[in-house]
Amino acid sequence: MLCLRNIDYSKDGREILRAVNMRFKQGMSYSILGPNGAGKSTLAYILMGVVKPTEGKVLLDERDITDLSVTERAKLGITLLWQEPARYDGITVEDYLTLGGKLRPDKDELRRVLELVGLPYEAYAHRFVDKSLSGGERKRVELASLLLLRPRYAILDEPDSGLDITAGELIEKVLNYFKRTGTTVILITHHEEIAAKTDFAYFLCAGRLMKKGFSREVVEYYKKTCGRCFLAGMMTDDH
Ligand SMILES: Nc1ncnc2c1ncn2[C@@H]1O[C@H](COP(=O)(O)OP(=O)(O)OP(=O)(O)O)[C@@H](O)[C@H]1O
Repeated sequence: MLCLRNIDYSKDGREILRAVNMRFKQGMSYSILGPNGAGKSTLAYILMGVVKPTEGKVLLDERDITDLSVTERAKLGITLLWQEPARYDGITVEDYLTLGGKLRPDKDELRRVLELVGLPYEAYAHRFVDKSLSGGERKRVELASLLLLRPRYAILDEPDSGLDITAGELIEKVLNYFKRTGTTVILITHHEEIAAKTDFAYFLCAGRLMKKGFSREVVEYYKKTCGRCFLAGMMTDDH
């Protein structure tokens, strides 16, 4: 189990997260839902080791991993789908997906995963992972890479950003795939319809945890309160 225990984070004297506790059980899917500026990406970076909390701990199976680097955490199976996908000049989609990881997928699996993310093998396997692919296509390649890796924890930071109207359907397929591989998904979003697709959700507002529980319940609460709560008002004044 991956846990955030009493996480505080401040930057330049400004409090960004306060006393955040979260638990992510193996094989379950979770959303971290909240408005712009709530601190969701900062939490993802703390889970991944990009940002170190000011106070509190990150625990993996009771082991304190707060001081471990991104690479060390990746070796433990914690991975992140970045909001902005990377580009690799001169590398084809097929090479990128088959040469990098520990697991070498066979051609059938590669075809299946490319199909799943909406990039048919014939049309995309030999394209280059450079700026000739659109932002949405690169994001789909990154998703395919994460699916083939089968990590223990997949943190998806706004996986629907830059994707078209098929994003909801794609996220559902990704969640089903990860359910089968036993991967825990932590999905960062401010869209309630995306959050509703995971098993559980945490609602974050102005750096504080406001509600946790089954996704549908948390989403209902979010729709009723977000933008009208005292904390959201505070945050707007801040910006
Ligand atoms: N390096 C930084 N220096 C100063 N403030 C920062 C820094 N990084 C984040 N913040 C602030 O922390 C708050 C939380 O940012 P964060 O990106 O985590 O929010 P978010 O919930 O992911 O927002 P969004 O949905 O807009 O992506 C914001 O008010 C942001 O301006």
